[in-house]
Amino acid sequence: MVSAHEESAPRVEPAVATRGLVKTYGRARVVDGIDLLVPRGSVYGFLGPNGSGKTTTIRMLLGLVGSDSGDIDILGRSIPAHASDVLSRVGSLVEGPAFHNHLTGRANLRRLDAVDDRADPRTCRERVDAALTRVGLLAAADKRFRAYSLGMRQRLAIAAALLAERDLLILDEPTNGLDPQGTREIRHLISALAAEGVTVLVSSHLLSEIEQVCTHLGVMRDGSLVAQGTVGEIRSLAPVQVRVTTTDAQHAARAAEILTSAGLAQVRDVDGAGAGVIATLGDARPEDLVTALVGAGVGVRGFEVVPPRLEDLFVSLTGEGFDVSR
Ligand SMILES: Nc1ncnc2c1ncn2[C@@H]1O[C@H](COP(=O)(O)OP(=O)(O)OP(=O)(O)O)[C@@H](O)[C@H]1O
Repeated sequence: MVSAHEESAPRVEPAVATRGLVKTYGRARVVDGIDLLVPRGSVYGFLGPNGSGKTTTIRMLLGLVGSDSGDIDILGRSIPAHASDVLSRVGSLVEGPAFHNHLTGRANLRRLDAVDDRADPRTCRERVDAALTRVGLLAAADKRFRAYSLGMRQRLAIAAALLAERDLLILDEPTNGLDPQGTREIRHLISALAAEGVTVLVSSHLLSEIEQVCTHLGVMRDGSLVAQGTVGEIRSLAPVQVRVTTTDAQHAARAAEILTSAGLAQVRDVDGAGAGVIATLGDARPEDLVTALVGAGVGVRGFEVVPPRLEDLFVSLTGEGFDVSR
């Protein structure tokens, strides 16, 4: 695993820590020995393509499904042994609560609050209104659920997770199926909760949807955690590239040969247009490459060192098919 945590691990006990966590279904190891580390106060983006094992991991964290082996600590207590104490401080959105279409948002939350034996019925109204306020739904609280947009439905589900005081919120793909506006609403909500001190673990198969709000990232591929660290640490793992724009396709082909012989990896056409090449810089020095290109008579129109992009790293970590942006 590419890990940047070891050197900078916070001294406070993490919100979530797993060691060697494994889950198999039949012969498939859908979670294959992962060491998750979600620091307190972080917004941890749990990323990976569909089917990479995110939901299964989250279900194990919440005690909804047992692991085959490995340890889980949530807020410093081991799961499932201490599930009943510790999970009351954890709000989650996994399958989403069953809301009734004909009831208002407020009435739906009151129903859910009423079935929580830890909740004092005398303070139900305050709790429900506080949760609606936190997710920005107070003004729409008396609309029926059926009239809510998808984004409002997701926010109501998060409000349900916030009816009790929470130290940790675990959200499984909260932006799935939302339009850009709904996605923005969820991002703002996550930022606001983080500002209040709630640790948030949020999964997504789309880097672009959660990258802006995350302080930390963990990347899953085929059941393994292939990278984990702060966003800055992960970004520093991304490859620096060079882009050479040439006068025509023939010169681009010559540029590709020169970059390849200089030891650059992933040399390829720029957008398939044939008038330039892009490659991973690696240990090569840009000034040497410029000298080599010009010395070989390549018609160079532009030479650019492209800063590391998280998207490129995710493509290389997770392989084809990881939809990193839209
Ligand atoms: N109850 C189950 N029985 C058998 N296989 C399962 C079960 N639950 C999940 N799987 C398989 O485990 C693998 C990981 O699924 P999981 O839902 O954890 O991935 P994911 O990263 O959350 O993807 P998605 O975003 O699509 O839910 C998939 O191949 C899935 O088919």
